[in-house]
Amino acid sequence: MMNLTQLVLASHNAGKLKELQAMLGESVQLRSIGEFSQVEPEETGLSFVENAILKARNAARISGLPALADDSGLAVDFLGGAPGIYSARYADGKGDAANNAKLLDALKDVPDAERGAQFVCVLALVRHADDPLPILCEGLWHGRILHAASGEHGFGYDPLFWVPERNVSSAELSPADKNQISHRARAMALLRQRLGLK
Ligand SMILES: O=P(O)(O)OP(=O)(O)OP(=O)(O)OC[C@H]1O[C@@H](n2cnc3c(O)ncnc32)[C@H](O)[C@@H]1O
Ligand SMILES: [Mg+2]
Repeated sequence: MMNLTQLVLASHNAGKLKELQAMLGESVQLRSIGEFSQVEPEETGLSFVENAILKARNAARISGLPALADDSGLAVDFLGGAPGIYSARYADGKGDAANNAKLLDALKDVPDAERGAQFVCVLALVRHADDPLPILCEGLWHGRILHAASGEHGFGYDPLFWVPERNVSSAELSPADKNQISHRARAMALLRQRLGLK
């Protein structure tokens, strides 16, 4: 179908690269778009799908290789689904710690029952920059926002995301455990099926 020994990951996020490479195993080597360019495309889409396709096309154009993009984020029920597609930019680009502090502040005094949230991941794979039929796979992970950060693993909002099925924060899960059950793991399981990878 396509030469998957040379797949470029359209992401500048080292946490995603690590997780996606671990999920893919040795069957496919992911090369970082950082090898080709440090310029990040503007994420102008209104949905995870649009942004994932936009990032994948951009990476394919720059690298000349098939490209995989991951657009993901955290949708908090009490905030009407925010920060959603704006998760990375929630605190105006000041980074993970500032994003987490802003989220805790926005949910100050909100009781547990109203702190539901889901991580969302959309993976988009294009064979080339103008591919008319991108492969799209989605994964959701339901949880709740904690009242304080906990755990050292993972990245982004992981220290604030309580995982009901394990009774820990997602930053307290080992990388291997997170990669079994996360939004990204679910999307990747679908992608592997679509690609016929075992
Ligand atoms: O766009 P690229 O270059 O891939 O990197 P990014 O970090 O900007 O990625 P997104 O635009 O998809 O934004 C995703 C946001 O959601 C957060 N996020 C996504 N998956 C996560 C996970 O598994 N654990 C914690 N936070 C996550 C992440 O920290 C970002 O703030
Ligand atoms: Mg981004």
